[in-house]
Amino acid sequence: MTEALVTLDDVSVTLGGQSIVDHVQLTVSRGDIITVIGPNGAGKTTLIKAILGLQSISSGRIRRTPGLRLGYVPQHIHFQPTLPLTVKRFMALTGASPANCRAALERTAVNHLYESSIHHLSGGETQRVLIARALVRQPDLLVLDEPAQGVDVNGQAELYELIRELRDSLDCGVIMISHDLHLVMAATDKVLCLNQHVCCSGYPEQISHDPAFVELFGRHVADSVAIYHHHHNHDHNLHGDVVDNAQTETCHHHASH
Ligand SMILES: Nc1ncnc2c1ncn2[C@@H]1O[C@H](COP(=O)(O)OP(=O)(O)OP(=O)(O)O)[C@@H](O)[C@H]1O
Repeated sequence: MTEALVTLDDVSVTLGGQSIVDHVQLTVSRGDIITVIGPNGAGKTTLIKAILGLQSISSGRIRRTPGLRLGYVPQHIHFQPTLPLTVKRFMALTGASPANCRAALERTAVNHLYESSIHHLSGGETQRVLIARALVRQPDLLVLDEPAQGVDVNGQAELYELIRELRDSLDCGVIMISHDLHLVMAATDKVLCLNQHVCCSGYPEQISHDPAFVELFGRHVADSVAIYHHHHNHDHNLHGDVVDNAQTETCHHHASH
C-alpha cells in the first residue's frame, strides 16, 4: 500500500471574509505526482501553502505523516538585484554542507553553474536551482508552485521529465501547480482541478471528459487536451509509421508522439 504523506480532510480557508479554499478533500501519497490546475484566483497557491503549514486553515483538518520533510519551490523569488549572489552562496543559505548542495545541484543538472551569479541564469536554470534548493533536505514531499514559469516549451517538457525522475530517485510525493494544461495532461499522473472547491480530480483522461472540467475550461480545451491520452496499443517502426501488433484494436490516432 502506498504511504499517505499528507491528507486534507474537508479543508477550508477563508481570507478577508471570502471563501478561498472550500471543503477540499485530498491525499498525497509517496510516489504521487499531483498537479493542481484551475483559473487565476482559484485558491491553488493558498491550498499548497496550507499543505506546507504556511497558511492557517479555517476549518477541517490536515494530517501529515510524522517527521514529514517538505521541499518547497515557491512561485516568486525576488533576488535583490544590487546584491551579488552566486548559486553557491544561495545554496549555502540553506545551511546544508557544500557537498549536499553540490549533490542537489547535480540532481537537477545545474552543478556547472555553482560559481555563477544567480542574476545571470536563464528561466530554466533558475527553476532548476530553486528545485535543487528544495532537495537539500531530502524531502518526502516536494511542493512546486508553477515550476515551468519563465521556461520555454522544450525546457518545460524537460522540467516535467526532471520532476518525474526526482520522484523516482527520491521516492517522494510531488504536488505542483501548473497553468500549462497540455503539459499537465501529457506528463502528470493525477490532476486536481480547483475553483475554490475541487471541481474534479483523477487521471488526465478521466477529467478531460468530466462535465465540471468542460464547464471550467470550455469544450475546445477539453477536446484538445483529451488527445494526449489515447491508448497506445501499437508500435512504431523506425520511420515513425504505425505497425500493427497482435492486440491492436482500432486506434484513434492523434498527433501527440
Ligand atoms: N491574505 C489574503 N487576504 C485576502 N484575500 C487573499 C489573501 N491571499 C490571497 N487572497 C485571495 O485569494 C484568492 C486566491 O489566491 P491564490 O493565490 O491562492 O490563487 P491561485 O489559484 O494560486 O491564483 P493564480 O493562478 O493567479 O496564481 C485570490 O483572489 C487572492 O486575491
